[in-house]
Amino acid sequence: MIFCQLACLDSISILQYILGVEINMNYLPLFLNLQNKQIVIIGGGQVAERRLIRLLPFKENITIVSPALDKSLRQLIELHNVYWLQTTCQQEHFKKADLIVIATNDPITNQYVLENAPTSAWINAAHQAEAGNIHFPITIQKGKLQIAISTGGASPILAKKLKKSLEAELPDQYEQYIDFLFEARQLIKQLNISVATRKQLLHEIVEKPIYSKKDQQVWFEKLKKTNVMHD
Ligand SMILES: C[C@@]1(CC(=O)O)c2cc3[nH]c(cc4nc(cc5[nH]c(cc(n2)[C@H]1CCC(=O)O)[C@@](C)(CC(=O)O)[C@@H]5CCC(=O)O)C(CC(=O)O)=C4CCC(=O)O)c(CCC(=O)O)c3CC(=O)O
Ligand SMILES: NC(=O)C1=CN([C@@H]2O[C@H](COP(=O)(O)OP(=O)(O)OC[C@H]3O[C@@H](n4cnc5c(N)ncnc54)[C@H](O)[C@@H]3O)[C@@H](O)[C@H]2O)C=CC1
Repeated sequence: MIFCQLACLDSISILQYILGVEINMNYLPLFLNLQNKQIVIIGGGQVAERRLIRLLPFKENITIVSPALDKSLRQLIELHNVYWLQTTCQQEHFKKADLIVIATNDPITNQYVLENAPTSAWINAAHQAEAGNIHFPITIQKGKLQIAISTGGASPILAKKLKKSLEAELPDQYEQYIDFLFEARQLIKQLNISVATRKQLLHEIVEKPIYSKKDQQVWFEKLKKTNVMHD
């Protein structure tokens, strides 16, 4: 009987039927500043630890709720002074949260949080991605450069593989080079030059990358000496 009903549906509808949740495949990639946002991580295992590592820049606003913590997570929270509520999760723990990470191994708790979370909260549901409204992408970071990869839950293993191959392609000096691009752009923006020259300079430093610190210094000197300021 079930197969008879499923045969008439497309693959997303079949998944919705099986999981019992509405699947919306529209996700917008964004880079968030979570300063002053309340973050609650529920659970104290490996997944909670992975999320905490990503959320550490906002550690002052994080509460971890879990009756127990894995050893490595315990060390991490001690090192960074992250607030830990040693208890099983109740609604009062997340009723004011802006971002909730559900990372327990208890299906009843996971469902309870989903049903009682504030409607305005962003939810990452580690047990069932579609039940939440944000996914954590895998990221590559080289200084100011951040690349986020997501397969939309299709295969975290593929995302990991892509990360490795992309990382291998980035030159070692990239972090330093991107700092150079940043400084060069700030300087170029201040120069009293035509829009066309500004554009040309900005393109030039990308098309002909200057990786060595010494050459970058020479480039800065040249830029200051040439009369472009009075273009
Ligand atoms: C949707 C997403 C949502 C989110 O959680 O934000 C999600 C969801 C789920 N993952 C599951 C399982 C696994 N996840 C990993 C690994 C990683 N998972 C990550 C991200 C994401 N995982 C988000 C989408 C990213 C994307 O699609 O590209 C990485 C990239 C980043 C990170 O987690 O930090 C991290 C890299 C590891 C690293 O860097 O070390 C492994 C492999 C491993 O551990 O090595 C397995 C086992 C193999 C397998 O099952 O495929 C399950 C089933 C859980 C269950 O069976 O109960 C769900 C739930 C579901 O699919 O509904
Ligand atoms: N998104 C992802 O990348 C992945 C997601 N998962 C899913 O994430 C969940 C967690 O995975 P792990 O961290 O490996 O599990 P784990 O078993 O290592 O940790 C579970 C934690 O939840 C805590 N917990 C249990 N009941 C609780 C309650 N009522 N309130 C608060 N905390 C409670 C436990 O104390 C424990 O610290 C699993 O359900 C699994 O399905 C698993 C692997 C990858």
